[in-house]
Amino acid sequence: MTSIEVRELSKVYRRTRAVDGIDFSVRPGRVTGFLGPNGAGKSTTMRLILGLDRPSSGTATIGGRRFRDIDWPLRTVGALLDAAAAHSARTAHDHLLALAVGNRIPARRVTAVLEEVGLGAMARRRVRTYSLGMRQRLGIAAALLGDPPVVMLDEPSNGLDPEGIIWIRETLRRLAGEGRTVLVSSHLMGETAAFADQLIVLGRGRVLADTALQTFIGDHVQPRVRVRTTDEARLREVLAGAGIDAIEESGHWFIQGQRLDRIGPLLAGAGVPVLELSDEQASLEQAYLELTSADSEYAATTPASEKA
Ligand SMILES: Nc1ncnc2c1ncn2[C@@H]1O[C@H](COP(=O)(O)OP(=O)(O)OP(=O)(O)O)[C@@H](O)[C@H]1O
Repeated sequence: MTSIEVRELSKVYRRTRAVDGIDFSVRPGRVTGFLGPNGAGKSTTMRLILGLDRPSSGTATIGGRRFRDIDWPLRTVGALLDAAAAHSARTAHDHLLALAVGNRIPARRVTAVLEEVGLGAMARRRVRTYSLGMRQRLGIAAALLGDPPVVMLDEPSNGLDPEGIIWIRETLRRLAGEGRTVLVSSHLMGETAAFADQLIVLGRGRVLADTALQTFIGDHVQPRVRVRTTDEARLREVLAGAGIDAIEESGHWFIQGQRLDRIGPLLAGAGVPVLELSDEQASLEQAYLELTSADSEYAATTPASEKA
């Protein structure tokens, strides 16, 4: 099993501490979402893992080895960093074939991955004529060319139409289902919630959270129960008797900080007529905003590089 291990990793550019002593592991068989505001250090971390930049200190390894020590890197880790940058005069087929030959990957993989990402019919067109969505698919084809156990994608849903976004979501789920280690950065909270099992959240070059998606949401957003009743006076009376506050919004009553397993039996026991009763599902976006606003380091306006 091939994990990504990041240990005490730092990267200091001349004026900026982009990555500030971070530790995390990315495990196989799940999709790990990599979140953080602009400038948090996500791309820098990915570049350090991929050996595109040297750490100032600490290590990043894939399957226990630094990227530069891996013999045939494309067969170990496939990455998509900036799909929009591909403006090749080559056809998609020739572009991938050159990568395959350089990494001793059989040429038949080129046709296989182009089919896999839905570019089979466009394989002989020049890459510079591709739309952003097609380039994104080509970038993913390149990442999968060596059938790698580890896949890292930086903002793969960026600029895609709804069909493309769904395709990315399904592809990520499939890759994790095949037992691969999948690390995906994104700004799109709704999207990340749709594909991620695990989350690593960076803020100002540090790890703010490293936890399962559902745990992350539960840790940062209070639960809330929603009730609709034909007898609001009775509802208020029963809740007040139990010391519970509720607020009304367009015909529904919302009970902050409570769950169904307490409110349901309470209302049933008191004979309150209930038309609707549900736990409200908190969103990843709410949880993320709670975390980042609670983090004074992040909320501060002084860049990390200028701290005393
Ligand atoms: N080559 C570089 N030289 C100098 N500073 C850099 C360099 N690359 C990144 N930085 C700085 O490091 C910090 C982290 O940037 P990084 O691109 O890793 O963040 P990010 O989380 O990927 O942001 P985004 O979501 O905007 O892509 C930023 O302050 C950025 O300006």
